[in-house]
Amino acid sequence: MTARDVCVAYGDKTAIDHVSIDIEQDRVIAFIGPSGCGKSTFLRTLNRMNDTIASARVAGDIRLDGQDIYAPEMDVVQLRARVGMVFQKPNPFPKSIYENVAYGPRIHGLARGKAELEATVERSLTRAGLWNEVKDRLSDSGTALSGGQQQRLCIARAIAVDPEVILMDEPCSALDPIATAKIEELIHELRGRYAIAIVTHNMQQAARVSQRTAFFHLGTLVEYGATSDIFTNPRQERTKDYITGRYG
Ligand SMILES: Nc1ncnc2c1ncn2[C@@H]1O[C@H](COP(=O)(O)OP(=O)(O)OP(=O)(O)O)[C@@H](O)[C@H]1O
Repeated sequence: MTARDVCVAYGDKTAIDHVSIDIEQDRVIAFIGPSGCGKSTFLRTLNRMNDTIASARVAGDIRLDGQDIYAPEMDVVQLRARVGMVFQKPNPFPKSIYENVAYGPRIHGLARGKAELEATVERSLTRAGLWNEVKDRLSDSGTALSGGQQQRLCIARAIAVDPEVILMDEPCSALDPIATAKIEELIHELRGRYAIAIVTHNMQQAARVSQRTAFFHLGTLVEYGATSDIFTNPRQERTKDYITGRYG
């Protein structure tokens, strides 16, 4: 996925200013930067979640497999299946665990018949590291799971429609350290299959889970490169100040 010269404004206030970046296959990219620098805004441009905010205006060019995702003919429901999203607060549907995962493949016509749908649900829950914990209670409500399990359910729901990219907006900020470690492990396992972009405030987490890091400040992309370089040998003074905790 490629973004070129992306600008986002809320009314007359610029939130993202000419950002260009590649979201690469088989890699995790972490978006870091102080609060309000535009990380979430930029992440949301990648599957047009900003469409739901009336004052938001997006300019620039964002392509998925060469296709302009803001083109009038782009089907936004399809796009959000190809570019899935996991939010800060786990948000399972108030339905059964099974239905949470089966819903997407069913509405997108991705499973022919019950057996295929069941197989998709099992595969998605397995990939999300949740199958063993829920296989005997698939008809229980998704909202009855623990926070960490709910977040893995949301990841299973995103995976079920076979996305190319998964966007994660601070997916661990509502979780305890054990649930966080499980999500981080999961991100490692999913990396070979999907491109993953993750917004995080936690520098250690960015260093642990990502291979690429993008540092945002005041709506601009200050520096972008291999995570090991950004953390050990940043080229920009502002990046250095942020990662050494001088501000933010
Ligand atoms: N719906 C909105 N309407 C108006 N302004 C907004 C909206 N969402 C974000 N902003 C503004 O856009 C700027 C970037 O916000 P954004 O949430 O993208 O930053 P962030 O880096 O993700 O912050 P945080 O780390 O605190 O979540 C901020 O100045 C914010 O106040």
